Amino acid sequence: MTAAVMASDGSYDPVISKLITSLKESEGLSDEQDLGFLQNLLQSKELNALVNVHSKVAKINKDDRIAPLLSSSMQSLLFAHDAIAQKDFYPHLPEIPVEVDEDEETIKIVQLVKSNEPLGATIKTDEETGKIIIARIMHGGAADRSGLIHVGDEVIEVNNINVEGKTPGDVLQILQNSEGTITFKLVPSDGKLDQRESKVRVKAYFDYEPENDPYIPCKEAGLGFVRGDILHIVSQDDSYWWQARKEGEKTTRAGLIPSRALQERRILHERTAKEPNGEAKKGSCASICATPPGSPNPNNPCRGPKTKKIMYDTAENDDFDRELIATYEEVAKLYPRPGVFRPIVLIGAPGIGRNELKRRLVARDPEKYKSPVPYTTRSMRPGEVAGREYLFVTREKMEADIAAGKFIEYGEYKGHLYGTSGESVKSIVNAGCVCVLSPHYQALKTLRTAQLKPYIVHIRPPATFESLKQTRTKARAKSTFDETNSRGFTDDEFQEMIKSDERINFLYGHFCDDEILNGDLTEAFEKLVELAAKSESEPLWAPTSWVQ
Ligand SMILES: Nc1ncnc2c1ncn2[C@@H]1O[C@H](COP(=O)(O)OP(=O)(O)OP(=O)(O)O)[C@@H](O)[C@H]1O
Repeated sequence: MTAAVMASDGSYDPVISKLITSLKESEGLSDEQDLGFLQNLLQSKELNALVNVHSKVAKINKDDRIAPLLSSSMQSLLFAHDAIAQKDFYPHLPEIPVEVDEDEETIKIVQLVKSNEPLGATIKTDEETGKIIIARIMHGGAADRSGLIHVGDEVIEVNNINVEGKTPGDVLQILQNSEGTITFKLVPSDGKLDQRESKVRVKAYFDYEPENDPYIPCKEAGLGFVRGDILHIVSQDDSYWWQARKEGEKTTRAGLIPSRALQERRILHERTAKEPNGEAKKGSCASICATPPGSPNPNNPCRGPKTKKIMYDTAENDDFDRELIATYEEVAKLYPRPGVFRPIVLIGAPGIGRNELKRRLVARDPEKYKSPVPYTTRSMRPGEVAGREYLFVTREKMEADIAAGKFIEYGEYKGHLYGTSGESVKSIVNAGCVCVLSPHYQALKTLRTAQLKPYIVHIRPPATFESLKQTRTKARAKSTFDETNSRGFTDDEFQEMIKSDERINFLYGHFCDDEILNGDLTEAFEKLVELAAKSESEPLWAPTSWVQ
């Protein structure tokens, strides 16, 4: 189209006028609708405005008056853009000289500034090649955070000192003697091992002191802990040495701890060494019984018969327990469920005060805290009410139920069976109450299940023999070792309590969630109230299988 402009007075550009005229002349030749459409288009303001713009631009072009829009800076910018787009920004390197050995290994040089913080890596001599290699990188340590050193990297030089033929101890010496910056010359490992953190948490069942462990690869890299600590296992890559942090500790660097497999081996080794003829002692009892619960004393419905008269051998059962190898237990947080309370289980040495504390807790809020009524095969005595002191059953029925595993604890006393059924505990829990139990400590094996999820408290004697004797004497405590329950404890019985407590702690302490030193009775009870509230309201660590 040439310059056909609609004049400002509204007249059409001559070419458009011509087109409109020829359209009118062609009337009758075409479809009326098409003609109408074309006429409207040619006469429309929009088309005429466009024709107008086109004519003006064509005229300017003809006059050659359009100057280049790009300033020199704009041009530079566009050149830069093009260069980047074409990735034309690398330095131009000379061709590789022909004499370069293509087999030569890639070497990386890593510089780290020495500080008080350990490097967080261990080295070892590769058994096959004899070379010094990075054995492990501690999670969160300086080496790990640098992201430059990896497990399997070969160390060639440290601060320009060639380490070929040197021992890991020699290299450590070089590191210790160096000041300021430490420079490593390393041959990178082929594949970088996966260093992702695991989420596993374990409860430690033993104490560990790396400084006293002759086998730890690096004492400084070790993490000490005590039984009951919750450990976050960040790496189990090494089958002998795991990396862990203490749960809740701010420190970011992980430390080395013996793996479960290594610790189990050590325990077995220790036991074998202790046994005569070098053989580990076999467990001598397969079934686990417990003290008969229940009360022959109507004035104290919580009191059980005296442990002295129990018809089974406690020591044999303890041998069985000793065979269990306690290392770590995988744990997770167990959150409280509204209206469903964990049973509170008080264990401890006979006579230590479990029943006294249980009785006080139940008396404090009888609608909330309840103790299950025990079963017995003995006949009802005058003044007793079935279902209050005991649930009375025949021996046949009780034996059948014991065989069917329905009792969480049972025992025999003066020819009669006594026991607490799992069903009694469940019905208290299902009623929305807190079940409080004070069984014999060996009952823990049947009680500590995902189904019951007990919160276990170890009731322990005060720190000294004197304070144990003094508190009991002052309160005129009655000896539970005495059949008639009419005299105080003897010194031998106090000694027996302390010995028995140590044994329980050794065999079962790791199963306990908390402990109470039962010296001053008021303080011990206050602590129990506090722990009961904690078990009802706080998320607490429990075996992982209970949480799933
Ligand atoms: N802290 C304490 N101070 C003084 N006396 C206490 C204390 N704790 C418990 N007693 C008293 O010691 C005696 C034994 O306590 P309790 O019957 O509760 O022991 P137990 O652990 O249930 O033992 P068993 O299993 O042999 O029955 C009771 O007379 C009790 O009142």
